[in-house]
Amino acid sequence: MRSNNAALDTLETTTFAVRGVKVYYGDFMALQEVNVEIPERQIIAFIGPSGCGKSTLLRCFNRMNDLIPGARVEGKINYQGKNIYDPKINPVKVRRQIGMVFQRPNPFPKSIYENIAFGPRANGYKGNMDELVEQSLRRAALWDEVKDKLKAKGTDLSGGQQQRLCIARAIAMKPDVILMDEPASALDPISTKQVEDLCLELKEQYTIIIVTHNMQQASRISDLTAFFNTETDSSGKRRGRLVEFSPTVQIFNSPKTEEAQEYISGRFG
Ligand SMILES: Nc1ncnc2c1ncn2[C@@H]1O[C@H](COP(=O)(O)OP(=O)(O)OP(=O)(O)O)[C@@H](O)[C@H]1O
Repeated sequence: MRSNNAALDTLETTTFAVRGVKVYYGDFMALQEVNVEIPERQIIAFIGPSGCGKSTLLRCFNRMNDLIPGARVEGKINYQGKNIYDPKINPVKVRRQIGMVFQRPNPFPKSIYENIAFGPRANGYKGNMDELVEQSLRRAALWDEVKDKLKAKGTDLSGGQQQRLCIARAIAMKPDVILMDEPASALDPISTKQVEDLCLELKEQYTIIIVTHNMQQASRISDLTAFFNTETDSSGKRRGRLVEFSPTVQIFNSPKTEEAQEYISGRFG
């Protein structure tokens, strides 16, 4: 995939090298073989019609599929020079380094402070916790709104604030990568813009992979876009496929594939 894209070939640093990854749920192959390189400190959007495997591939990057009964991942994903699917790798450690933010904000039913402090403390963090909490909330552009009520429950915040709290919680674990599965789909336009602005700021430091159904969002914030589609297998089941991975400007203006062209112009999906 990478070799047929000159723009990607010029990028020097890779966060993930995906090699021959296929994902099954039971005996159903949900995602056909994927080979792709995800560059460092960029925003990568995953787009495509429902059921094409966007979330399935996203979950491969921090081994979240391991938690789904019957899910099986074949192939390798190299991250920091190691295959995260090597049997010697502890998936819990992988999840600590590679944060995830979900579609519905899911703060813990604890104080705002504890939402941030809980993970690092459980992880043996020895630094100044107050500073870490403040720093993480500042990075997530939430500090000014919550600094006077850190003891209030995270679940009492607005939806948009809860989502930024979840991003702050992920940041507090000092990840390199943040995976986001439709992080703004449950939010109003103002909160959506705040999350988008936040992503743009965070990419200075993190690699961000975001699944989105919102094409404008993908074109507004991402550097590279992966377009997925479904195709019907011999038994009539629809399985997902990565069709095109290109710079976002290219995929939205002159995609290489007709499928991407049709999807982006709204002719299907
Ligand atoms: N836990 C699961 N068990 C069985 N099949 C699953 C599971 N999760 C996803 N699938 C199947 O895998 C395929 C890909 O699903 P996935 O959720 O990754 O697609 P998606 O592109 O993220 O879809 P959407 O945009 O609707 O969220 C679909 O056929 C789906 O039904």
